[in-house]
Amino acid sequence: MADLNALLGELNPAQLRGSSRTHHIVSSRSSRLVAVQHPLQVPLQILAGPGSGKTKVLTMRIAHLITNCYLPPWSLCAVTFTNKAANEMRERLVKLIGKDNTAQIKMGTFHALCAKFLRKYSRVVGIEGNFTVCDADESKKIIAKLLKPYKDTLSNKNITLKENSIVGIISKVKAKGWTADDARRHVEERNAETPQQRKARLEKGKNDLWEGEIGEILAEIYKSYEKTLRDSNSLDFDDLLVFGVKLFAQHAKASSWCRHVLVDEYQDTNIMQYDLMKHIARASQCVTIVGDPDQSIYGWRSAEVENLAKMERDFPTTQQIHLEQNYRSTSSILALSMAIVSQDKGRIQKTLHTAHPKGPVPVLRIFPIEQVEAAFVAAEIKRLVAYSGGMFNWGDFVVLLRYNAHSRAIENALQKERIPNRVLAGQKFFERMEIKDVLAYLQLVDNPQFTPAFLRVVNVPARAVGEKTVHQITLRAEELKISPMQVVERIIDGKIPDVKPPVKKKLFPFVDTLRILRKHANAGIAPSKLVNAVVDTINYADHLRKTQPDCDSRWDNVQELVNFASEVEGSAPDDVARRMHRADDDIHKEKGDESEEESEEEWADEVDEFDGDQAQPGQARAARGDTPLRLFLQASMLSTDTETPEEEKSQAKVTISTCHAAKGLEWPVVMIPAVECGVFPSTRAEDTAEERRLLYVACTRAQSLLYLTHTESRMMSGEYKPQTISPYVGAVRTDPQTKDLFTETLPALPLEDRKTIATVINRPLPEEIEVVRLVAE
Ligand SMILES: Nc1ncnc2c1ncn2[C@@H]1O[C@H](COP(=O)(O)OP(=O)(O)OP(=O)(O)O)[C@@H](O)[C@H]1O
Repeated sequence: MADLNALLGELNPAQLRGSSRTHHIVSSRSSRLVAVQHPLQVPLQILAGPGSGKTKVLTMRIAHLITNCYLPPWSLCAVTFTNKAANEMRERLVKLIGKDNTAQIKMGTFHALCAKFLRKYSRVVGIEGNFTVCDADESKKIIAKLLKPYKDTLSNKNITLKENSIVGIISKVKAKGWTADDARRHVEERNAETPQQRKARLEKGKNDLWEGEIGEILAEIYKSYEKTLRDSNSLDFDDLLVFGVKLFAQHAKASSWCRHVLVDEYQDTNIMQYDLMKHIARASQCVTIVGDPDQSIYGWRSAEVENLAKMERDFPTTQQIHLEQNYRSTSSILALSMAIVSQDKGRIQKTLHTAHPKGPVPVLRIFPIEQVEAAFVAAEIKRLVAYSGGMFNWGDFVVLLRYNAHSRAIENALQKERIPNRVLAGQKFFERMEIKDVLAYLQLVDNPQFTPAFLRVVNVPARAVGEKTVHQITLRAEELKISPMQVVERIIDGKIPDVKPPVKKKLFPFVDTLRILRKHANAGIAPSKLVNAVVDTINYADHLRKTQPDCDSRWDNVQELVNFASEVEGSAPDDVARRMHRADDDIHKEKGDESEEESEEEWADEVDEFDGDQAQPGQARAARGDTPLRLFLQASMLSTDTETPEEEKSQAKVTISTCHAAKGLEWPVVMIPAVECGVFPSTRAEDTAEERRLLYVACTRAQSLLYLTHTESRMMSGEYKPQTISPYVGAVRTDPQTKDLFTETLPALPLEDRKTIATVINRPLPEEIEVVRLVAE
């Protein structure tokens, strides 16, 4: 175990400022050190700007709580915004407190933590432990089906209501904690308003989708959607939080193990996530949060920046510590970023400073149209690689966009210049067709009630099971109040005799495959082997070859899924890993069914060690939450990553990303095109302050060079439309005090600037001769 005190001593001292709230902290020591060692029983808000090393402070605090305050690692709950952040934190903690201690900490996203506890305490909230997590794509399909009967009514009234929007609308109210009944009541109340009341409300700008006929349709769809999910024994992403809150609020035992809750990226937590934090911390009242209100950019996902104030109300002894040292950027980048965000007079005032030198001044340039702007981006990237003497490589550049759609011109320009590039916020790995096909088989193995998976793969690969047959199976399922999967199993077993032999024949390979897989899964074999078993049994490679022109890359993705499964196996809790190894041994010894059953019995008695020593005998069987397959499916469904690990490794490419997806990341050079009205802020944005923060987040990703560009006109709906500069940037440019924070002159990168860049990005300074050679080339 590393010497924590020595590591804490290494932290750079920074200026400490008391909170503007009631509780002031005054100390002459480093604010980071104070934050790490803050008394554990006093709730703490660490408010820190970009690049201030928030993750490091949170990680050190966890290590401090375990090493110096002697809290058992299993009594800590650490919540991160993405799985990537959780993995990063895990890696750092392994170095500080060792692998065993780290593995015991309950760490992950709010969704993953809820899923884990809901598996264990499913019955407390009235669900089955083998529930399937229904992803956004499946939710959309369910809603599309439920929307069909209303299509005519809507089109007669000239109303466009797409399944995508409904998924978003329902998700938004779920995040607020509304049930389907709450939604219906709300619509009834709205519809009972007098015309005067309604007029008064609308005058206050309180337009509401949940009213009138649309409101009624939405409420009906919401209700049926919930029913469909429950019938399929599945929870969507919002349900994980809704049921999680229900569990922790009603069942004190579920959180009695917890002695401290730590939350990263607190500024983006929504109401449900706040409630979760509050309930999990119920026994101890010990909470540490880290966040930056200036980086709150997920209002459209119902994040609540007000949660800071809420915490101070619910945990009245809360104290605040501000970390104001930025370790990432040059001071000229920081000065410009601060000039942008400080235009918001309503924000919590905080300053940020850096020990880094000034460095090259950020560039602001205007171009006639987006193609010229994109060509500039590509040419400038090439020029910088040369003028830096090769200190920059392609992987050091990012182009940050407000809209995905703007990537086309940039991609074209980079391709023309033969600059390798990758799109960061592209299709998520787990949303790819081939991945979803394989996962659907495994979901069905784990939860035969999960109808979306059945519908996806009953005819994949093609088995001549047509839509008509599927429709009949679904009707029969509704009649018998069982799932379609159970219907086809009964057909094969001859328990539904009125089915024609050809239909039975077509369905046989499907049921047979599922049964073989189920047998393996029940024995607990490793998920990586199960994935291989799926693709072998259904001959998926052949199916891809026959149906997909890009079958090779799709097959590579399937292989990547096997790798992912192996990684999940590697991090499985001991009890699950033991079960997996036993299953593998059983396969090797070719034992019969009897011994498989025996191992399942044993495992059931071991599984309930999750919360230390508090499990009661006899609870084990009911609590058999985690299986290797379930852990794997859960990790897949709750993955927040957009890339395959393989893509992540190939760093030597210019990155094109949305500003949202760049959160938490950094690059030596950042270029932000289209800083124009209608883009920053977006025409669709409800909250313009949030749009300003988004631009601030984008600028603060830069370590050494920053470019903002805009155009005179841009193609929109097939026509060039005149553009004006974003007000956030325009305000900086026109203010005499801040106008010099930009320059039009491109950085010539003289030796002094190259030295600064080398320090900031921590690279060796290239020889002068190399610069001359590359520039000449
Ligand atoms: N004490 C330190 N000394 C030197 N460099 C540091 C220190 N702490 C963090 N850094 C570096 O500063 C950069 C920013 O750190 P990090 O990404 O953890 O900040 P953050 O607060 O999470 O930022 P953001 O909120 O913008 O995502 C990283 O390159 C990190 O390695």
